[in-house]
Amino acid sequence: MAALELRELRKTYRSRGRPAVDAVRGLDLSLEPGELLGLLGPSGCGKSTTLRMIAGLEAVTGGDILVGGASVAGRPAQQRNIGVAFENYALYPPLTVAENLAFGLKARPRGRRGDVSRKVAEIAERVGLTDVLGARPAGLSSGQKQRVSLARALIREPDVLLLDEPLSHLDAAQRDTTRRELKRIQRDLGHTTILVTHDQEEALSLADRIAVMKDGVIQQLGTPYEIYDSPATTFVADFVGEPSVNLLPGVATADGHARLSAGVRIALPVPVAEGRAVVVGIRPEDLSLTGTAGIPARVVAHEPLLESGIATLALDGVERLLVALTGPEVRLAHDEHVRVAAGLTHVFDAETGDSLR
Ligand SMILES: Nc1ncnc2c1ncn2[C@@H]1O[C@H](COP(=O)(O)OP(=O)(O)OP(=O)(O)O)[C@@H](O)[C@H]1O
Repeated sequence: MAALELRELRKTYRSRGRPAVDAVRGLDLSLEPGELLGLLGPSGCGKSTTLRMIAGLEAVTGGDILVGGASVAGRPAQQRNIGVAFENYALYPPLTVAENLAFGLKARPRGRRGDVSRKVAEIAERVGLTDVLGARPAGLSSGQKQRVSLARALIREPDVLLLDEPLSHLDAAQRDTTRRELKRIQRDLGHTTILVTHDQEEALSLADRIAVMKDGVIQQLGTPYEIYDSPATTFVADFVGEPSVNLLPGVATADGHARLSAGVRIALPVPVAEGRAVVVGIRPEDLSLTGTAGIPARVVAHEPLLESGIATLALDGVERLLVALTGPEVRLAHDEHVRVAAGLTHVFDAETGDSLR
């Protein structure tokens, strides 16, 4: 049985004098026990609203939420046994770390709290907070505050754990360590988890599966590899990947190519009807600068970086510039003429943005 299921979940915000906002428009999702699902999308796509509905902090407009097969959509938050670690930590400043953790248990009925101090000590040990149990939030680093927020959600032994942008306030170094710790803790404890994030790297590195959201609907649901290697839409292709995918409009030809301009053609990965308007997607790492074969291009800019370089190229008669990754040893001069070849390519319908695979 699914640990968490969303069925046709919907939310419309209505406020007087303003047009209604359809924030979530019919979400279907099913999480296996212990799975970590990343809910990924740009600001305003409905991620937080979805999380708040699951937690019981926002009423649903339609559809249902099932935890372990039982509907919880009509139950108040404190009767759902769902742990939430918020982006802004939501810690109580006057309370110590230990008291903040114990507070997480207060949401449970008195008889089910168990031995509070033992549980606080156990969870503090688990997430590495033992040394700061007597400290107050103001004296903690961002990484420690984040762990208190996580521990407070975990101490209730929730059926489902919700993580709201857990790494967004951490600096780069803390983010890496916290990300690894988060993965270890989630694996060890085996909580069914939804991680809400706008950060593709966070989702790709932590999640078993990712749901990419846009305008209140899921555009694609799949493993990080599926999302990255076979994007279902131009939006998903563009949102996931750094530097971004090259998306080049063209027209399919009779011999299996897309014509980007009078002189530039790119082979398509699947047959497409002649004359159909398409968008060819090529990730920067799937382009290589070749010696003599390939499409002629002119170097507009080249940034040599430590691990790889980024070349911006102009193709003859093609409006959009092309971005390609180069080897770390490559040096290119402005206006230099090179040839570029595409390895893996994707093709989408120009009108709908849907993949034609
Ligand atoms: N209380 C509210 N009243 C009216 N509209 C709202 C309310 N909360 C959110 N919205 C709108 O609903 C849509 C989805 O918002 P939501 O916060 O869920 O998106 P999000 O993907 O979490 O974005 P962010 O990452 O910026 O929080 C947005 O258009 C937002 O303006």
